[in-house]
Amino acid sequence: MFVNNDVQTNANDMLERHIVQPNDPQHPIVLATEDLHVFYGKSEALFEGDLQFAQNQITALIGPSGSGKSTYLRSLNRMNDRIATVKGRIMYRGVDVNQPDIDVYEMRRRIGMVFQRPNPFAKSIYDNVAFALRLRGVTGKKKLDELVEVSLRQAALWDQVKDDLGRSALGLSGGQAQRLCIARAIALKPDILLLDEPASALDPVSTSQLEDTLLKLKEQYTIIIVTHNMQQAARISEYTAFFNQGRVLEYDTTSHIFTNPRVQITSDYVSGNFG
Ligand SMILES: Nc1ncnc2c1ncn2[C@@H]1O[C@H](COP(=O)(O)OP(=O)(O)OP(=O)(O)O)[C@@H](O)[C@H]1O
Repeated sequence: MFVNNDVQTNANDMLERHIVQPNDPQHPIVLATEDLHVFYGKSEALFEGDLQFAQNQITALIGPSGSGKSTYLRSLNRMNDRIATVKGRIMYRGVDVNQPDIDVYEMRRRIGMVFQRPNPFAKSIYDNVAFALRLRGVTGKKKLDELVEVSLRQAALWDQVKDDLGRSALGLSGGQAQRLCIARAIALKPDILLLDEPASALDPVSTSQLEDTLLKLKEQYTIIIVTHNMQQAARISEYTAFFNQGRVLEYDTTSHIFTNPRVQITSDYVSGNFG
């Protein structure tokens, strides 16, 4: 169910925008940005990008290179803190996490991130997942074993690695390493998973496995994914936001964005005629 609550035309430059925020009681909003502006030095890389994210759904962020997708995504759990100035509110379950007194470490446990390139630690598969758990005080071997197994199972990697958890994670294939990074993120039991082009370094088979994994994970997590792959966005997401030049020009259900986009630039982009 959706409410068309914000169809507008920007008076400054007449760029058409069409923003339809999710409004489904079965999937309440868990995260939303309000009046978000991101600056690198004096350069404003993101404005007019306010989105709401529905629980246990996948939202895809698409748009041409340099349009602000990663800037937006990284702001959501304050990964931009050191390199950018982020103004505005980032409301996570009613709390503005873009406040100075927020425990960023704890916030990132709840809003976890998986990066574009798989970045396993130079440790065993087991220790990659157990590392952050130990840091958070989980020490008992039985408990650690259990959490490592559950995380690897959820990331659809358990069956491939269970017989040799002690081997180096650096020997995994790209797709396996990316699923290990997902296992590492979900070991901390986050609420929201942010993924920045997680399949860009993967072959088609690994990409397809990763997509299957994400579709299962959304039963437990809210997922926000940056992707350049239009088919991927269409296959796995319920909502899609189209970014262009630092602003979201269109946000709607994925089916609307791909079958009936309202904004011409979105239409051109998803049909491959632009960007
Ligand atoms: N660390 C940085 N310092 C300065 N400018 C940056 C930095 N990171 C990004 N930018 C600029 O901010 C704008 C948005 O970049 P961003 O990486 O968010 O776009 P994107 O849509 O994710 O692009 P891509 O699809 O290529 O990853 C671009 O103009 C980019 O050059």
